Amino acid sequence: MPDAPALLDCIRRAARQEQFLNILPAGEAAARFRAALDLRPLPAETVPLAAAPGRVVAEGVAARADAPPFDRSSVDGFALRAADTAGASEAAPRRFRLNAELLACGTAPAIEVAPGTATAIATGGVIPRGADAVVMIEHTALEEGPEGPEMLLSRPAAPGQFIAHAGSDIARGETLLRAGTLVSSREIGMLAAAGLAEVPVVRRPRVAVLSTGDELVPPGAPLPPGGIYDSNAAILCAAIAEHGGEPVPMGIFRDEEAALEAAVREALGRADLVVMSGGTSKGAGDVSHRILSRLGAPGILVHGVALKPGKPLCLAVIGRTPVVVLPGFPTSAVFTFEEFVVPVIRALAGLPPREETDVAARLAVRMPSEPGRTEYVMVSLSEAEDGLRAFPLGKGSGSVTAFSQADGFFAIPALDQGAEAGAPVSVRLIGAARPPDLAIIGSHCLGLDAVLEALAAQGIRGRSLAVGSLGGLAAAKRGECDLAGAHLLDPKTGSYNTPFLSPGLRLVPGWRRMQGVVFRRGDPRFEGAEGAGAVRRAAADPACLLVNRNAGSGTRILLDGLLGGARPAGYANQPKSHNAVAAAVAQGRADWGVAIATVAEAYGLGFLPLAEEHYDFFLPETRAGRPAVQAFLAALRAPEVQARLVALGFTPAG
Ligand SMILES: Nc1nc2c(c(=O)[nH]1)N[C@H]1C(S)=C(S)[C@@H](COP(=O)(O)OP(=O)(O)OC[C@H]3O[C@@H](n4cnc5c(N)ncnc54)[C@H](O)[C@@H]3O)O[C@H]1N2
Ligand code: MOO
Repeated sequence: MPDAPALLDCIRRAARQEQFLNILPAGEAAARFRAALDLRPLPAETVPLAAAPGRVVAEGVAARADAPPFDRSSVDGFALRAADTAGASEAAPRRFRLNAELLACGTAPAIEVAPGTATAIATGGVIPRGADAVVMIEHTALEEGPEGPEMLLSRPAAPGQFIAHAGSDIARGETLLRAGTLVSSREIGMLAAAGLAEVPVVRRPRVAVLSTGDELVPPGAPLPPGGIYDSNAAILCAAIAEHGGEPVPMGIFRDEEAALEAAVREALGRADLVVMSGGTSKGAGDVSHRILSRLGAPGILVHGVALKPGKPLCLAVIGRTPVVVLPGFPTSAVFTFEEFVVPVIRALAGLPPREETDVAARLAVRMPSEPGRTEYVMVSLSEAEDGLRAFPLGKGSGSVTAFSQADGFFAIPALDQGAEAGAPVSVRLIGAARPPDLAIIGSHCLGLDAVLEALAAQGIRGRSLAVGSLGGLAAAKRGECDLAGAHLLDPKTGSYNTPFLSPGLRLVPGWRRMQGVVFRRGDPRFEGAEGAGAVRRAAADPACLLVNRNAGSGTRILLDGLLGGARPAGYANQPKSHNAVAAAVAQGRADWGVAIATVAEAYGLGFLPLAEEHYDFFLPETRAGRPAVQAFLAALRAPEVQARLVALGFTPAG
């Protein structure tokens, strides 16, 4: 343990200092960065056809051969001279002497088709010299004539009939692909038909990815206390590939200057673009910033953008190589990557700017915003009677799911203090977003996944958006969702959900889940005790630390009832989920709390049952007839779904 002055010094050095003195509006930051870059596509490289899909054609590709390479028959029949067929009919067939060859595919003709003769030819066969038409075998008959086999034709033929001429599909020298074309299987077929085994494509920009942070652990490895899985590198590498780049994962680096500097130098030598994440806003830990400022001109161009998420973004150019330090928070990292880095990767890869789609929606709930930065709010879209509703995901920059699960985002201008409920917003879609077939809003329960999985197997895309039971009820009343999952306990009646029904809403019984006291196994204060008694004793013990729940949650109402006005140690610690309660107890930040049995089990905690909580669904009458809702109701009662719910520790209702 350091002494007090040393500790204070350490805190001061580790603290984030406000170092974004020249914080720039996002547009200006992007313009300054782009102006310092050479954004022309990288030079060409030649790749075999098999490696070409997804690549961008670097220069026009001309056909080396005609397709078809020769005049060829497009039917099975006989090659002949059209002039000889004039007047042929069923009643008066024309007679042809057959030449002594059969032109199968790949056979070079040896005999010229003279007037009054015909040569048998297969589909794809080479048209022989002298012939100018082909007749179908169906319109002919064969006979043995005095001088050999003969063919009788019952229909006249026009010149050129059933002949595909050389070069009619692809003409030698013709430009098949122009520079900038994105190669897909369709282009590959053309190139192969024209005799090309390889194609010149734009070299993929190599993008080095470095994660910095003492806490980071690669996915797959065990997580030590305080550890965080490095999700940024994974999402960034995948996004780089999606936008035509070649990710070069460099790994995780501790906030240690010498090692990180060596890694950045190596990255500069190997890559066309270097992307780092983390540690951009720390004081002492702000190693990346210090390293970049001494690696060469022009150096750091932007450090700090009036953007949320993304304030600490740092944009630099070393020599000719762009180097970007993204904020460590996953949503901030990927959002700034999409806005500032993706355009650069696409330009170097020769790809056109990404197509953007904006849709009009109304904001479902008020969204406060701190003025000073343009705030981008990740939203989930749901279809209401009169158009789309945008529900803020409300998870913040530190969340990894906010960006990954959002349908899109809208902006709150820097000078505004927020956006009102019902305000029209323009939502920029992320990926191939489309509203789900079934929108469930409210309190999320693990059991819901069992029902949604059964629907997914039927091709129905359901989505659950966690906004809490009351948020779900409000959305259901406004007709903005198909179902609202809730476990609302009415303290007066002691019953769940039914007292909250209002006209236009129906209650669909879901399942019950046992709530109880959670504690670390082996804790003698709880082991073997009865629930309500254990609560009374724990509440009276100042050394026994509680982790409470947020006001308004059913669990909180239950606990307050049991405490009867007592305020045990830890009462002010009020996280919003069963999982947070279980984690706090499992990791020793608290000694007890109230959570559901399934969660207690998942965290390996001891459990003393208290009461059953009802998890049901509010269904707006206006939505009841929708096929996806009907499918949900059926799935809820399906034996296999009920069995799955039981296996998860829930008791299906009804
Ligand atoms: N007192 C202040 N605190 C913070 C400020 C501020 O201005 N004053 N800015 C906040 C903002 S805004 C952001 S954004 C974050 C960004 O911080 P850093 O870029 O310095 O990132 P870290 O501190 O290294 O990490 C933040 C957070 O993200 C996690 N992280 C980091 N790298 C990864 C990764 N590769 N994969 C997954 N998660 C990662 C890290 O563990 C931290 O939890 O700072 C605010 N604070
Ligand atoms: O800029 Mo930070 O990304 O707001 O959270």
